[in-house]
Amino acid sequence: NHVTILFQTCLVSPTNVEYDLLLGRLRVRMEDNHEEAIFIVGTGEGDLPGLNETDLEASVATLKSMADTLDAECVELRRRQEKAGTVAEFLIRTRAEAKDFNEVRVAVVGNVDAGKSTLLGVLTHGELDNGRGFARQRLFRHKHEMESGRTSSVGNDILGFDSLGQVVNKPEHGHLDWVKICEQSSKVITFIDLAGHEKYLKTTVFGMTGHAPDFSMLMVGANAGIIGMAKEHLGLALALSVPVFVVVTKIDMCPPNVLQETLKLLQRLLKSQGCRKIPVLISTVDDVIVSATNFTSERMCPIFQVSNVTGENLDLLKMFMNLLSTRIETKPKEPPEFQIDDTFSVPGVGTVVSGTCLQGIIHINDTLLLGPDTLGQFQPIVVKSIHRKRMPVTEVRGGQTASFALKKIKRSYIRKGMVMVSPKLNPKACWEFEGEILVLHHPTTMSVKYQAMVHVGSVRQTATIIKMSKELLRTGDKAIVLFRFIKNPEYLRKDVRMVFREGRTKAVGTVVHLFPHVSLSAQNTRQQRAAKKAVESNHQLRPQNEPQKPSKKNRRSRNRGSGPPVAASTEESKENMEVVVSSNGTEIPEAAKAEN
Ligand SMILES: Nc1nc2c(ncn2[C@@H]2O[C@H](COP(=O)(O)OP(=O)(O)OP(=O)(O)O)[C@@H](O)[C@H]2O)c(=O)[nH]1
Repeated sequence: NHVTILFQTCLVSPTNVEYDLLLGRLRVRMEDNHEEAIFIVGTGEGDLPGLNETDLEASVATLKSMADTLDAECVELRRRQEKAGTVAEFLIRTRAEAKDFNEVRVAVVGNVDAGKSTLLGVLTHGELDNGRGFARQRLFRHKHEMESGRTSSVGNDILGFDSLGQVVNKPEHGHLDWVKICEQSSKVITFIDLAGHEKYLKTTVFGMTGHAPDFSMLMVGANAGIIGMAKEHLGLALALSVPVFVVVTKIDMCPPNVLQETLKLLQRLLKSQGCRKIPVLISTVDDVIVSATNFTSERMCPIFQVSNVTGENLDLLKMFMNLLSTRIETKPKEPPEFQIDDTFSVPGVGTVVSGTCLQGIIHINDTLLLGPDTLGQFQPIVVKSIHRKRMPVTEVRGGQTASFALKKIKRSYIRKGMVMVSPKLNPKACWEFEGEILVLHHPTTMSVKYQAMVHVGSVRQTATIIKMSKELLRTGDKAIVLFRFIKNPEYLRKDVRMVFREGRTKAVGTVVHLFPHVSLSAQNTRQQRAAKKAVESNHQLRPQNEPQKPSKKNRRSRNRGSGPPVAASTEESKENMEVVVSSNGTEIPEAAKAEN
């Protein structure tokens, strides 16, 4: 669906009316596809594919003129000979000055020492590695990482492409100016570097759910092959339906027979029952174009073989990235939804939240509803300013990440997993939801009352199994499970992928049903304000992500049916009653099981 196919000869000498029609179609195509389109000249409805030299030149001239009218660049990707002449493929992409850049998020996973940090260093800084850790030095952010040589934070690195598809990154004294990159880019790849060490699996899971990656780049050392955490990471990407491409590194130092063996095992794994992928070895520009334009199909798995030291095949990898598009549709007319994955206090600015816009468009000065808080409520909030990759902008669209400065709100009030949504959505938080899950691993059996960490989008909270469609669940079992969060209600969306895990226990699935918690949001009674204040001070006392044991007061109020501790009017108490019924009368477990 990346490709526009029209009449074969429609571009040769269109009349004014035809030209306007074609232009209109191209404009819509570009708008629907994040400001770019791939246009094939010389095929389509007609006779045999291919145009003679004169017709091709005329068609290309028309296409270039249309692109120019749309403030876009028209770059030839490839041409080939067909039965009746030449067929050529073009990338049409809006110029950087004309529109804000588009973003594609790539989660980088793989085992320790596969060369993740090195590849990111080489790609973003444009300088090859020496095989002894030269390139990765640029990426280490924390001192302890420098010391141990291990990546532990969910780091972000960016690679910008201009409208001609050229890399924009130009380090000055080893330093990259993000604002400059974003200003000059039509497309920015954000690498979410998810650590390879087992200790950090929790970070990896959050990165794969909370940072909404479009694609996953699995790094494999040619010598070592698929070892350690690589399988786990591949499984996670499959479970969350994130399309995967593989980059085999260190081909410069690997004997050919070992490389062949690694590729053989890799392809066997990808084709196996558990993965059911179609591996495609990428060795030409044609392979890149075909795989990049069909990559949104989860089945395909392109495999690159590169060297960070000699630079072999890095051009193919860069071209591939240049052609990727975000999987999130902008849905510009839908009411905006934004999921928060981090909070900051910035001196002189105030509270700042970062995250991903899942749909719609958010502008500066928009009023959104922020929540849910511990009582399941949302409060209006004004967006003071918007930054994308450290650059001030006036709007953010579905599929893009951004951070917002917020007015009149304390950082302690906000936690990861909260959302900011349009009041039109009338958001409701849920204590309970149903998930259709598959148990990937459990040492024994799972039953009702079992607790583990639920990851859905940027929500990360321990939940208890309340009900299951089977009595016991073992490795390999599928079931519909009713979950209940133990700390506070969350804002969830249906049909979103989820992970349920604790230690080595892991289940994956989809949110299939929500039980919205009905609160007295319209009211602002004295008790409610007091309760809110109590919650706020509770937040302030504890670090952001630690499980909190509800205060006695809260525990009492929750057990009374998830509502805030207020005497409700008749109408509202009826609604509250419904909540109690839908919760099966279950009580909230008293203590949160600690995160591992
Ligand atoms: N010869 C050669 N060496 C490489 C290549 N890529 C990486 N290396 C070296 O391999 C070592 C490990 O690379 P890293 O980038 O630290 O590996 P990593 O996967 O990022 O490891 P963590 O960040 O710790 O998870 C470093 O010494 C690199 O210099 C390559 O293509 N060829």
